[in-house]
Amino acid sequence: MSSESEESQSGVEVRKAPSTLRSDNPSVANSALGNYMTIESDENLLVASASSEASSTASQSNGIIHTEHSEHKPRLLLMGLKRSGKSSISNVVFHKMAPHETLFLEATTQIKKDSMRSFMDFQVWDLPGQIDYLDQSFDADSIFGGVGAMIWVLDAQDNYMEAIVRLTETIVHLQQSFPEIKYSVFIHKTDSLAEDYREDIIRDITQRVSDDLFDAGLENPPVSFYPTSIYDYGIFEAFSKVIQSLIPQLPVFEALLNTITASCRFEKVYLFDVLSKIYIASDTSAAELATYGLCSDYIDVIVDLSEVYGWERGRKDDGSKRAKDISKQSAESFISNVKGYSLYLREINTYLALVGISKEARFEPEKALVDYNVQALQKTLKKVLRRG
Ligand SMILES: Nc1nc2c(ncn2[C@@H]2O[C@H](COP(=O)(O)OP(=O)(O)OP(=O)(O)O)[C@@H](O)[C@H]2O)c(=O)[nH]1
Repeated sequence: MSSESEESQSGVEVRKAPSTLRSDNPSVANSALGNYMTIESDENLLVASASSEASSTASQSNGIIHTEHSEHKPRLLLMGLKRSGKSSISNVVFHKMAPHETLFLEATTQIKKDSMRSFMDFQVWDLPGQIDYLDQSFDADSIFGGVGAMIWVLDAQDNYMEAIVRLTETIVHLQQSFPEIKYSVFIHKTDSLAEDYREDIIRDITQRVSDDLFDAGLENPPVSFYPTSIYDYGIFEAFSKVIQSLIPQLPVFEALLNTITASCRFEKVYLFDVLSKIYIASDTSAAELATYGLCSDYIDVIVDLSEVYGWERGRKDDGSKRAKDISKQSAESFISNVKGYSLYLREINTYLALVGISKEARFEPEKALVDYNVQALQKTLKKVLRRG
């Protein structure tokens, strides 16, 4: 979570037409280049073998080498059978990889740990599909201890029976020792399912998993299901929901966004993590994927423009280039009549932006009122984030 001083230095600024977004914060600068998820260390990976020699050092356990840095961040696991799409999801969502490039990804052989520096620091671990993590010789604590959410990626275009068996075994096993973990099942690769059968397959998988868990004695397991594909916005929507499940202040954010939706006559309001395009909260009205897509594209355009126009270059004393913050005001942008929608964006802090969308054309005088309300909201959100 960014501190107050970071916020005031961020200098991220967007002004309306043409919108620009500026930053003198190096992390934001890198981020805008699609570089804000860091693979913590290639050496700090699990040597994916139960017979690993790695247990010999104090800081290692079954091959996982813990860094101080990694210990304290909420962790999110990506699990599932091999080739189900885990690495593709991680690369598309956090590294801005184009979906078709995932065709060339090699099989993961070690746990890949990605650290996300954003409104909330957390880690995403991509676990190789070929390993049985329930094997007694694994030190489960080192993998599952401290995990906030586990995402099971299930390839819906494959024969999914084995995946369902492995998934339910895993949940039943982990529930005993790690009851705090929340589970999400990504019913993945839905793009390659025939339109006529898509809903049936999604329903079938959901039903089978729920039945199997019930039969195993778990009546209300904390499991959510999301149809996903890296070829549409579904994967961002699903990831947003998973991240939201880790945010304790979510109900407060939702209540605030409900208020702003009503007072500014928005159809929908999102609080976006600017660089991943994950939204950490929205108002509680029903969401449409198309609306999300429009808001997400809007952010992309703003970030791209900022890269081209948003920086006034200065020189440090040592002669190296630095970005110079021109205004300490919050970023804002407003656009009317895009596919029949009006869009409004305001930077909340270094990482977050509020985007509101309404179905009618909005005009300049009305914007003043929206500005006033959103600025009041921004102050409150900053307070909530600071306390978080
Ligand atoms: N059609 C389609 N293909 C996908 C999707 N997501 C991933 N794939 C493809 O699935 C294949 C396997 O993806 P990976 O991300 O390597 O799978 P993985 O689960 O990381 O595999 P392991 O490393 O073996 O555990 C690749 O060819 C991807 O292009 C999707 O949403 N739709």
